[in-house]
Amino acid sequence: MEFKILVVDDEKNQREILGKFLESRDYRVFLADSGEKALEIIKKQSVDIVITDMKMGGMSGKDLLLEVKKMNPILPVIVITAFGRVEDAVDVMRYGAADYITKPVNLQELLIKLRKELERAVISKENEQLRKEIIDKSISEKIITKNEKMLQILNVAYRAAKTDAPVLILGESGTGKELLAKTIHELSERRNHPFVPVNCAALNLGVLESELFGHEKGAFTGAVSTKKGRFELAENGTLFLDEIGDVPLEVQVKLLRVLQEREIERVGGTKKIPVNFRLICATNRNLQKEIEENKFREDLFYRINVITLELPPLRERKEDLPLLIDYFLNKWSNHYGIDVKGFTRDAYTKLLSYHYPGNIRELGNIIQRAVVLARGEYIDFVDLAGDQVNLESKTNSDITFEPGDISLPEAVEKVERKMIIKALEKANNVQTKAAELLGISERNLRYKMMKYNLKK
Ligand SMILES: Nc1ncnc2c1ncn2[C@@H]1O[C@H](COP(=O)(O)OP(=O)(O)OP(=O)(O)O)[C@@H](O)[C@H]1O
Repeated sequence: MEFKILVVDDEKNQREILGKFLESRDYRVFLADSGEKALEIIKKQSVDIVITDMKMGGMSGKDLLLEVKKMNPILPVIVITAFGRVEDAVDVMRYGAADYITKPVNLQELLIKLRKELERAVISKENEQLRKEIIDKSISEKIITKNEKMLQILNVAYRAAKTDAPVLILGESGTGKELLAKTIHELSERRNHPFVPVNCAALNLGVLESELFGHEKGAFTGAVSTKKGRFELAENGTLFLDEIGDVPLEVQVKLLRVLQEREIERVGGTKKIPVNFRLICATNRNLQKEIEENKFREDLFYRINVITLELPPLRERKEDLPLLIDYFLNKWSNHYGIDVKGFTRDAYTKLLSYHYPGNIRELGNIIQRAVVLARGEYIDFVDLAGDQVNLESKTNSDITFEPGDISLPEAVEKVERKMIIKALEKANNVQTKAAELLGISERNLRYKMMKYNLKK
C-alpha cells in the first residue's frame, strides 16, 4: 500500500529535505509552501497524513490543523513546533493533532511517529470495512458495538475465522463470549456445519465425560443406548467449550489427547473414532493462575490458547450502552408485541449510569423485564427497577475508579463530595440533619461544603 504524505512548510529548504527523505522511504510526497495550498491539495488528493510546520507566514500550522479537522476529522496531522515552545505543542495536541515533533527535526523520530499514525489509520480503515462485513452482515445475531477495543477484537476474530486456529475467549460473565464464538463459526468455512456449545461448569465429571465423548450402550447404569458425544456432533463444525477453566483435571488429559490425535473413544468403547472440529474455548477464570495452582494443565493451555480474545466488560465500553439499549428495547417489544416507545429521561439516565456487573446479559434482562412491566408507552424508572434489581442503590455506589486513572485522595474526595450532596438533598438542605446523616459535626460539614464549593 502506497501512502500519500503532504508536507507543508514555507521554508523551501526544510520542505525539500523532508520531502526527499520521505520519498527515499517510498512514500508518495506532496509539497505545499503554505496552509492555503495545502488545503487545495487535500481537497484534490486523498492524502493519508499531513506534516506541517507550526510557524508559517499567512496561515499558521495551527490554523491549518483546525481547517483540516473541519474537512476530515480523522486525517492525522503532525505539527512541527519550534524548540522549547512547549505551549505550542500542548496547544496543537489539544486541537486534535495526531502528534508533534520539535525542531531541529530528527528524521528518525519523525519516521517512527509517522509510521505509528499510518498504522493507526490503516486499522481504522480496516475496522470500518469490518463493521460492514461483520456487524452489518446478516449473521444470525449481530454483535452490537462501536467501541474501538471491541472493533479491534472483531478484526482479529474475523481473520482467525478464516483459519482453523483454536481461539480462547476471555471475559466476565455476560460479555458476549458465546456470541463471539458463534460469530467466528458463522464467518468460517465451517458455517454450514454444526456449532456445538458445551457449558463445562454445569456438568459434573461423569456427565461431562459422557457428554463430550459419548458412550456405548451398557457403559454404565443408565446407558441404555449408544450415544454420540459433542465431539462427534460437532463434525466438520465448531465445538465451543464454555467455562473451560472448570473442566476437572481428569477430563483435561483426555481433551489434550483428542486435540493431539484428533480421534476419540466413547465411554465404555474401544473403537477409535476420528473427529474433525474447530475448537473455541472461553473462560472467566485466570488460567495462568490456575496453572500455577496446578488446577489447569499447561500443555492443554498452549493447545487451546493460540489466539486470545479478551472481551471488555460493559462498564468499560459505555459508548455501546445507547446502541444496546435500543437493540434490546426493539427486540423485547417486538417479541412480546408490546408497543413501548422508549424511556423516561429519569429511567434512561439510570440505565446509562448503572455499572452492570452482569454485563450485556444483565442489561438485556433489565430491559426485558421493563418491557413486560411497562405501564405506559415510556418505561419509567419504577418499571425499570422492578423489585428485583435495585438500580438506584447500585448507581449510588457506582463509583468505581481505576488505580492509575486517578489517585486515592482524589477518589476519596469525589466520593465525599457526592455523599455530601446526597445528604443535603435528603435533609432538604438542613445542615444539622445532613451532618447527622453523614455522622460528622455540622462545623465539619460546613468546612467540607466550602472545600467542595457547595452552596446551600
Ligand atoms: N455486543 C453484543 N450485541 C448484542 N447482544 C449481545 C452482545 N454481547 C452479548 N450479547 C447478548 O448478551 C447475552 C449474553 O451473551 P453471551 O451468552 O454470549 O455471554 P457470555 O460471556 O458467553 O456469558 P457467560 O460467561 O455467562 O456464559 C446474549 O443474549 C447475547 O446475545
